[in-house]
Amino acid sequence: MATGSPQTSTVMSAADIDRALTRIAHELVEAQRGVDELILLGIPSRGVPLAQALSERLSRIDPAFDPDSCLGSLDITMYRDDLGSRAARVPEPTRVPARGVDDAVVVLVDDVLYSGRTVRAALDALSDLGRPRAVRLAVLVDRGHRELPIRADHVGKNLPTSRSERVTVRLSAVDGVAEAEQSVVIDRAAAAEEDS
Ligand SMILES: O=P(O)(O)OC[C@H]1O[C@H](OP(=O)(O)OP(=O)(O)O)[C@H](O)[C@@H]1O
Ligand SMILES: O=c1cc[nH]c(=O)[nH]1
Repeated sequence: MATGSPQTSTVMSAADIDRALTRIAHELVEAQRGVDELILLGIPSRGVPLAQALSERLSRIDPAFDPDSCLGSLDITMYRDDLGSRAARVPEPTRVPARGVDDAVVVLVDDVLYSGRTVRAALDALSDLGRPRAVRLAVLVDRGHRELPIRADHVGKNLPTSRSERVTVRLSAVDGVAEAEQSVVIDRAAAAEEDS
């Protein structure tokens, strides 16, 4: 259900996000036929709490999944291809589980997939850490408009958008909203304002 002002609509509620994450956790277990060698790496900023939320669901589905040894984060700041044209940003921590990424099935987790350039940077950052057996991509929202040959394996919501729109994910851990107020919002005038 979409609600909000004429320019801004809520396209996922907290309950929608919750259901999508639960489905993705089940998809991961099914794709893997279990959780062996599975590692989740969240891409800051919002990929980190999303990876945490997925890890909690995975450990409930299969207690062999231990978030303490299978959950981490992967900062991509220094691997971006637009470092010179974006506002400077302080890198966030990269936390790799003690076992490392070699031979693991690494699931990169992010909130929005758009051009694909963040994921391209994440693949470069990951290759500096080791050689996973496989890499998968889980995102809460795929809004289209890829500029690189990258696709997600697990998607919470496919959201057709125009380039002039902006998709914003609001999570309690990053945005300070209550858990019940977590949401995905589309702003139809965002890019027009940024361009003016
Ligand atoms: O596919 P792309 O075109 O790379 O866009 C997707 C990325 O854009 C946002 O990150 P942003 O760089 O805005 O920083 P944030 O994680 O702090 O929101 C979002 O969190 C994704 O990581
Ligand atoms: O709409 C967009 C595009 C890139 N990244 C986002 O978080 N939202």
